[in-house]
Amino acid sequence: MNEAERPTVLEVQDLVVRYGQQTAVDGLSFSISRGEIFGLLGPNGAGKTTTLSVIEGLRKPDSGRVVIDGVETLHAPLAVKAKLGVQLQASSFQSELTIEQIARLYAGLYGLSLPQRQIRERLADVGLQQEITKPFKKLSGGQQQRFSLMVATIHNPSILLLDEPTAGLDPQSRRQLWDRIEGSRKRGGSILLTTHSMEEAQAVCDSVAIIDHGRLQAFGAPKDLVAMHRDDPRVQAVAHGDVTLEDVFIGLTGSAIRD
Ligand SMILES: Nc1ncnc2c1ncn2[C@@H]1O[C@H](COP(=O)(O)OP(=O)(O)OP(=O)(O)O)[C@@H](O)[C@H]1O
Repeated sequence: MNEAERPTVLEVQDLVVRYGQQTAVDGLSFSISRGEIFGLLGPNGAGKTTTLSVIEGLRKPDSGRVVIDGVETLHAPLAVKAKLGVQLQASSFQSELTIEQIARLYAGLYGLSLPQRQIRERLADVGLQQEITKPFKKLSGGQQQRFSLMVATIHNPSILLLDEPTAGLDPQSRRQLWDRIEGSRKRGGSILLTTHSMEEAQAVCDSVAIIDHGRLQAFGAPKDLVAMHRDDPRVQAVAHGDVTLEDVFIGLTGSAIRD
């Protein structure tokens, strides 16, 4: 199947979200195809987390809509939740339980009764076969991160949402995580992630949206964005040598530090 024929998994249409007087997301639209790794990029305060919280159904937008696998989130919130994989923070897990118990608990929450053999296979997939009798709190940071990724995908979601998945990981754990993400894409999974590393986005994302002040600044494959904006004087002013996605990002969103 070539890229043009891939079905759309997630569509964000004219999304507007306000906090009181402040407009955090201001008419944002983008779409993600099946099997695509998509990066939602933007400086601090650009509106990424707010957009994710609407996609997850945690916040109602002031206007606009989100459609996942053809289903509008506001119309069928439960059906949509089953299509989404969301990586939980370590603090969300019951840290006294063994990881096998936690995995079974989450499978149950999605209405799956996975036999012990399958749960063990899933844990082995993320290299945790030696740890199945350990309580969550005894895992290392990298192991906890792998476990939470496994739990997020236990119900084979249509799209996996990852908010800064590599923040705080050492280079080895980060590489491993990308290998797993690539593996998931090869099996047809779609991923929406946020990252502040433009190098990472350029290396792993099929397409990215650069947003600022809640508005779309650029959308497309990293190499196409570089080609499209390399002669922009704002990009030229910040580039050193070959233009990178980071140069495009800083050129389009400005050099001022955000809080
Ligand atoms: N609960 C809230 N109440 C009021 N304002 C908020 C709230 N959450 C976010 N904001 C504001 O909305 C804007 C967008 O914030 P958001 O957290 O979505 O940005 P972000 O791109 O995820 O930033 P970061 O990279 O720092 O996580 C910011 O100006 C922020 O201060």
